[in-house]
Amino acid sequence: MDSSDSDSDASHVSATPPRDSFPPPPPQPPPRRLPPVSRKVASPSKKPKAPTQPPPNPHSQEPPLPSSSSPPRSPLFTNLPFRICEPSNSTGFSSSLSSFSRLYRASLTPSEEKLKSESINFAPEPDDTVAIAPPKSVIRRKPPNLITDTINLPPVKAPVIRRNGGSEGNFVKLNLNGKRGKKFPSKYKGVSKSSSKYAYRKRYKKVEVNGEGESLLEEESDLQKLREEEDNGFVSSVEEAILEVKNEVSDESLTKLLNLVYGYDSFRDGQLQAIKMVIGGSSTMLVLPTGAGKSLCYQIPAMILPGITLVVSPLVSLMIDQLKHLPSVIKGGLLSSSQRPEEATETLRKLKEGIIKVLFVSPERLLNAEFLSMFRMSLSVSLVVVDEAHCVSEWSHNFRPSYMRLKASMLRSELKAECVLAMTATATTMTLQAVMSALEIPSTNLIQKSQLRDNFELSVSLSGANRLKDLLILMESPPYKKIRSIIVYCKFQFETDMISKYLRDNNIMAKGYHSGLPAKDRIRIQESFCSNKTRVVVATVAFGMGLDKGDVGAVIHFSMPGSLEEYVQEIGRAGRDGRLSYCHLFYDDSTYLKLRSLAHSDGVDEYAVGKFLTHVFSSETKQHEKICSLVIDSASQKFDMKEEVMQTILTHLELGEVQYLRMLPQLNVCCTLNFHKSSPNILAARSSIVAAILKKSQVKQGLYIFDIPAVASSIGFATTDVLAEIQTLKMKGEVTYELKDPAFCYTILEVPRDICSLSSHFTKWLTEIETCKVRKLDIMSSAAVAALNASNTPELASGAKQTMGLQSRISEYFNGDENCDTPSKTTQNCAFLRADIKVFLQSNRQAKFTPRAIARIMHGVGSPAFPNSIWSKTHFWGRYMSVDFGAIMEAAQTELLSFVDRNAALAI
Ligand SMILES: Nc1ncnc2c1ncn2[C@@H]1O[C@H](COP(=O)(O)OP(=O)(O)OP(=O)(O)O)[C@@H](O)[C@H]1O
Repeated sequence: MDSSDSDSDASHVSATPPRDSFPPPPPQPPPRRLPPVSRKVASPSKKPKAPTQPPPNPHSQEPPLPSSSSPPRSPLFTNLPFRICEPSNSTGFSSSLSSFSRLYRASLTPSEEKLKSESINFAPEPDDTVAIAPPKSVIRRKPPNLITDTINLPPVKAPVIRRNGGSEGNFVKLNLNGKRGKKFPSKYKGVSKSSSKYAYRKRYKKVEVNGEGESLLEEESDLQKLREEEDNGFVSSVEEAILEVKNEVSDESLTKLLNLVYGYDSFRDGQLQAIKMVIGGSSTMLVLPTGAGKSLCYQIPAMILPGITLVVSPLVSLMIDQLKHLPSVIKGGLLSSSQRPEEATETLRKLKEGIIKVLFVSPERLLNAEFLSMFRMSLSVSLVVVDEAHCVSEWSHNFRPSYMRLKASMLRSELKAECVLAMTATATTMTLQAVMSALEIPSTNLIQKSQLRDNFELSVSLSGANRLKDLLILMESPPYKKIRSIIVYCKFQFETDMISKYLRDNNIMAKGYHSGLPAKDRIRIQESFCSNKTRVVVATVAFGMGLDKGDVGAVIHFSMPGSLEEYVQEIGRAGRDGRLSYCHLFYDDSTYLKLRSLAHSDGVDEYAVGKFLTHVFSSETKQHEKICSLVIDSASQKFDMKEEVMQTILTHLELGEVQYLRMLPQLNVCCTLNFHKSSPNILAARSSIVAAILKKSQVKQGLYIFDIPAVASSIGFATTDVLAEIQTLKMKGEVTYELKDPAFCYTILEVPRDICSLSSHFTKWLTEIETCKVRKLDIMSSAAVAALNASNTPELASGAKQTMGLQSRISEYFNGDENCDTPSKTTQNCAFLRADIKVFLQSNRQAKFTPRAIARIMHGVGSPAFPNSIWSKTHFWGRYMSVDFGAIMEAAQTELLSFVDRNAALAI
């Protein structure tokens, strides 16, 4: 097992999507049996009823095991504290919502039936389930902020700035040309009045673009519709409604605007209050359930407020989605660090011309010096919206180091933004406090509604080796059998392919989705799901954020989520049309243990943090204003620290109480240059940058190899200047070049006086984050187990009991104390542990282990210095997943010390 195998929503401590598109298969099962874990909850009788003839399972659940025959490669040598220096002659390893429409438990009326079949295209309800009245008829709108099919989603790899134009970018074409490109206010002039609803419907007609189910608006016809719409006076009506709100911010004026622009008759719980506060300039924390309509709470203020509304979003795909869903009267744009320079330039131009009213921006971009200077000089920001605001807090399930940059003081000083709207669906009290404190939102300005909608039927069943079969049985039983749109969530990328194939083999139209798929495929799958061509999407957490498909009738968790936050987010994709939806979770101990082990993959030791900090502030890099770089791969191996952990520490060094350094954009620092036309010396005479390159290069076989930050620092230039120069030379045919070694770049502002206490501070902080992650998993597990146990009691129907049980656990968790003691299913010791560690050390004498490295191997978790590609071959790999990680570290420490002592004694 490797953490990279578990998919990511591009967040948590890792801001980076997993590297491996197709991760290695799961680890080889240990030959020795794990001590049995007690299953208080085991109740096979509670599993969904099996059909009379269960379909065959032609596929093994586990992919092929890694070969154990090949001799293990020598592990990486690092400067870790416990060095086993005796030369080895071993062969390696020892052996091988309350405002939502209430649910009406009644049959549909004939007119509702008609509406159902003609207008909204609901999924057919099974006869044997409760028929629910659909919510008020709302015409499904299509996005006016056109994003063409040339969109490239961000590359899967962590963004590294590539200036040579060769990289994949997010090319988002905005529908802001010609007539639509006029400034926001002037657009409404001189248009006659008429029925807005008519225009509204026409505006959103869909056009089939190609035969592959990609249904996008066509520029031409869209323009035509806009003209029609203007003829019909839609725009002038909106303009009037906006003026009315500006004159008097009342419930009536706002509802009128809502009705005109969105076609809704009333606001949902919390919306009106939030909109009024924001229009009044009060920073607000808004906690509404998934699908409750948070976006509207910044869109309406954006129409009213004079300046730009900046929306900070954690994922480019989320930004694209939100941009697509903006009403046509709000002109939107997008800036992200993975865009191509010309795309960013175009957006910036539109911003300067006042065309863009709502700008979606990544946190990295928001604090880019160029971006900030533009705002300082010519643009005014009325509102900063922090979407998925829980990412600001390290105590959330989705901490993003880059969100640490979002501090109220910074937003005020750099953007002159006085009003902040922070929005989330999933925040515990502790997370909320951290977010509100960072963004300086007064505690009186918290709008918090229930974290869970009330249209879910929640259930849990115990599963095990036959989970695939259990899934099939569930999907073939009512009500799932007749539900048209279903999402199945699993934890690992390889599972999405395996499960979707299994379902297809059993005649269920299913597709796999994970962040390792090419962007085009991901778009196609999402489109196919949204247009009901695909019934089931089997996905990792990468699918769903921002997905607003109203009629998803069920969400099934094939693997348990890592936290209640994740669970609430994922089930939140279901029932967004307000109808009853079904959410089932398959619980099994082995997934719980696997996830618990993975929760330790970001942990660090004080020793390693100290070494890392010493390196960051090492004597060669101490010089002020010098551009320093840290090549990610090699540093990661050297300190046995994941990239995301290093980034978290560096970001903290920049944004903590003392600003020790300034982070610069990441880039590939090693350049190999090949001169083709003029001689290098002639070019050097013309350009100081080329002269510096020649001075700082190593010449090998006619190629000039140099470090970009070193060249830039030597002449006081920015790294971007050096890149621009070599790019110009390339365009003139003078040179070709290759860049490699992605690196963190920074300049040192102050060297810490006491690295030891700083390391101890960071280690404590990171350990708390690690513990918090483990606790969140334990809480999720105990909520699922409690629901299972509840279903064993006879009084209420088990479905209702489970729903109520989970609902109350969720509410307690989000509103109470998440630090309470939660039982863990791990044990503190195991009879063979110490003996096995001893054998493991003896058979791997050449390696330098730390107690943490040993505990990771025993838990089957790879790390940069001990990758699973090598270490999964030992039969100790993952053998002690059921033993507490900390307990293994302690045992490993004792064994390492006695091993070192023994060897020292032998050497005398
Ligand atoms: N007042 C309203 N009446 C009816 N529908 C509404 C109302 N407000 C919003 N909606 C609709 O609810 C759906 C969900 O809205 P939105 O995407 O903003 O939810 P969200 O709170 O951001 O959810 P998530 O956190 O899951 O992204 C959208 O289709 C939106 O148009």
